[in-house]
Amino acid sequence: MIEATGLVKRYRRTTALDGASFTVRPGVVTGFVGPNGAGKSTTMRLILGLDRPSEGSVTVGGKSYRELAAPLREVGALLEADAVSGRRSARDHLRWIAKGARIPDSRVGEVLGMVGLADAAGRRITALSTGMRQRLGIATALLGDPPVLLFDEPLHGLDPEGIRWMRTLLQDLAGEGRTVFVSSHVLAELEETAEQVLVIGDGRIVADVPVTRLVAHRARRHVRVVSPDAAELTDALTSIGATVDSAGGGALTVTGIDAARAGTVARERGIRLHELCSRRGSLEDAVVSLMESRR
Ligand SMILES: Nc1ncnc2c1ncn2[C@@H]1O[C@H](COP(=O)(O)OP(=O)(O)OP(=O)(O)O)[C@@H](O)[C@H]1O
Repeated sequence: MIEATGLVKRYRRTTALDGASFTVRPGVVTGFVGPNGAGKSTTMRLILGLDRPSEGSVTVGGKSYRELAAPLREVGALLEADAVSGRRSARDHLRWIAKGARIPDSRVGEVLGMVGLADAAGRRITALSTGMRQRLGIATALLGDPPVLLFDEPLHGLDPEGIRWMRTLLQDLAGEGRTVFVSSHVLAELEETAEQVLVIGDGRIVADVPVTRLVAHRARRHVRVVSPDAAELTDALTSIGATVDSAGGGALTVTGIDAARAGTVARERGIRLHELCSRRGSLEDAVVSLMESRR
């Protein structure tokens, strides 16, 4: 469990966090989303004791990071700026960290296996690809088998197979009862992975809800229609009260009517359709709408 109360972080000219209070619960993947500069990385750094809040406090398992007796066994983290480098091999890098944290050497092989790096364990870190380094960062986070895990942009550098692997890993870790807190700008992926979402804007928490609820409340169902007569169709649909936006290439996004009504109107006017389908809104639609409503 992560608990933040009234977190404020001021830099000289910027207020990065402006009274953020939230709880991240165990057993589910919680996504952490918000525009660039909203305060996600700052929040992560405060949780990890890498920076001190100007006001307020944040605890992991009831204690501030600095009070944790064995930090790597309490909380594991992959930060965006974690880019490990060096001449050591992946295995030696992990051994070195394990030794410092009094974690048994046998755990190194385990975590290398968990992240799919067993075969690359002897390679120098500098010779690893971006995605492999990302996996090494995750292995480091898992080293102490901690109940709380923070991942800042964990999809960075991963290929499609890696992204799918990451989704399963995060869900498995949450399924084991851990607290899994993940920031990401890849909202389509987060929608598949996270159960809960914490939305931050201008240093304040603007939503803390189940992903499905945010999407249901904020992202409207719409109709997608593709027609070679898009202009004519737009006029026809607008005249019956629909809202029509161009999605490019003859595709239209229509709200205010359902797909059946759009199809009927097209037939009545003799307008050709190449595609007609009903779509639910996405997490991305929901977050964009939430942010726009605050302007
Ligand atoms: N060390 C620092 N000194 C001064 N300002 C900072 C510092 N770190 C962050 N900021 C500012 O605090 C605000 C929040 O930044 P933060 O990196 O937490 O946002 P973020 O949500 O992680 O953004 P992104 O999605 O771009 O990674 C920004 O305005 C940023 O410029």
